[in-house]
Amino acid sequence: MSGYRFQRKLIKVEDAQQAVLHHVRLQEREEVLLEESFGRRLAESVCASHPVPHFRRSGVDGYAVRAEDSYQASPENAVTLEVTETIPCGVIPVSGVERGQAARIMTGAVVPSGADAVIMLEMTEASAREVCIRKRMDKGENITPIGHEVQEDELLLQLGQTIGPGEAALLAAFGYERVWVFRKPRVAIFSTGSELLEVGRPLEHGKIRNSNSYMLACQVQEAGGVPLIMPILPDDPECVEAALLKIMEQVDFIITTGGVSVGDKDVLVDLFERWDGRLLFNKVAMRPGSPTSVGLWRDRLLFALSGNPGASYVGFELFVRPYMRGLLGYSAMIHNEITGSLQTDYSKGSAYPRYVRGTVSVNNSSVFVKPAGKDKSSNMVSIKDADCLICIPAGGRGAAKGETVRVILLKEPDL
Ligand SMILES: Nc1nc2c(c(=O)[nH]1)N[C@H]1C(S)=C(S)[C@@H](COP(=O)(O)OP(=O)(O)OC[C@H]3O[C@@H](n4cnc5c(N)ncnc54)[C@H](O)[C@@H]3O)O[C@H]1N2
Ligand code: MOO
Ligand SMILES: [Mg+2]
Repeated sequence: MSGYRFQRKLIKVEDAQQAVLHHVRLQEREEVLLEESFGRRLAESVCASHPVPHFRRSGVDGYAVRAEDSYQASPENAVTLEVTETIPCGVIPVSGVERGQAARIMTGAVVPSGADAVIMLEMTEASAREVCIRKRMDKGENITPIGHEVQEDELLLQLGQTIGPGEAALLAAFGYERVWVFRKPRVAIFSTGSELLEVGRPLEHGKIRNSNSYMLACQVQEAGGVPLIMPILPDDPECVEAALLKIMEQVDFIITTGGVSVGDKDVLVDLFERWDGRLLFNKVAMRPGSPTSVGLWRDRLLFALSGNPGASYVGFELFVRPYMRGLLGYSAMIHNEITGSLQTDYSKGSAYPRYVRGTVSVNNSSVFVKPAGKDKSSNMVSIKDADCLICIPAGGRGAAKGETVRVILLKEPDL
């Protein structure tokens, strides 16, 4: 056995992240139908080509009037106005409103020239061609002025923004039948390990089903990519090398899990010894996942995550998700971080900072965090319950209840 497995240069999580992000390049763009763009990342910024509203809009069903005509109106003193026309939505008024006149108007319709207030229907008494009003109106009342919500040329959507309901509404309102979005990164996911069974296989003694590939595929999809779940790879470096090389041209990057530690069968380590790629790092000061390794091979990144499910999950969040955000045009690639108060003692010390799967709650404007469940690197049940990673600093004592800790939000809105 070569001594390589033990020659590792430890680097900090932040430095490892920067080493990965150094290789971010924007995905190319593609144009898709608006209805197919939901959840995609915008590859163009969108400015308002017209103000909203682009005409003076009535906010209520009622009568468009000249406010000055109502100045004498009161509950005791009705003012009678001549009704000139009825203006439904989408129709251009035939005439303006002169002194002593009113036009019946619907919510969302164009306010005719001359009118500067709309009185609600319920506050009027109408007869054949006349309307009585008993309320003094202010200028502008119930009229939305041009550009009230959006000014022409205003920046509405930024490059990299995820298209959700609000973005879709804006794009539709501004006539974007088709939208430029970033092509989804295609990501090949390989689990390595001769102990792994395909999901449909019956359990065998000493073997386990491959869960990491499905967990990671879900993470890739959540992050806006297309996961390709590849067949399980045996602990054979030649097989691993051949399989990765075969798919490499067809994907944007590759994720593997397992085989990065110092065991006899840790095949990714063997691959790193024999390949013609460049290793960015192979030891990170973190728990779980200290043997997480990332390399650059034929212009593609290879994220070699640790096989333990907890380490694999955290490795994706700390390194792969920020990289994917970069590919898809986000400017803030690293997760949002807040601080919170630890609700329980976390007495497990560690030589490296720990990223504990946790849950966040807010009480009286204060943020509280606690571990989501069993937190060993090999545990997978707590992954589903985690909405944050609690950062426990390195040291022999862990952290005490009430201590303020850094918190990485996992379920944040896409920014
Ligand atoms: N002597 C040492 N042993 C270990 C060290 C060390 O420094 N010295 N590091 C430990 C740490 S920390 C971790 S993390 C693991 C890393 O292991 P590997 O990345 O090499 O992963 P494997 O050995 O292949 O598997 C570990 C564990 O995870 C299970 N596994 C693997 N793939 C999957 C999958 N697709 N789905 C579900 N579970 C999976 C596998 O069966 C093992 O139980 O090494 C420690 N050892
Ligand atoms: O780095 Mo490992 O995931 O702590 O067991
Ligand atoms: Mg191993």
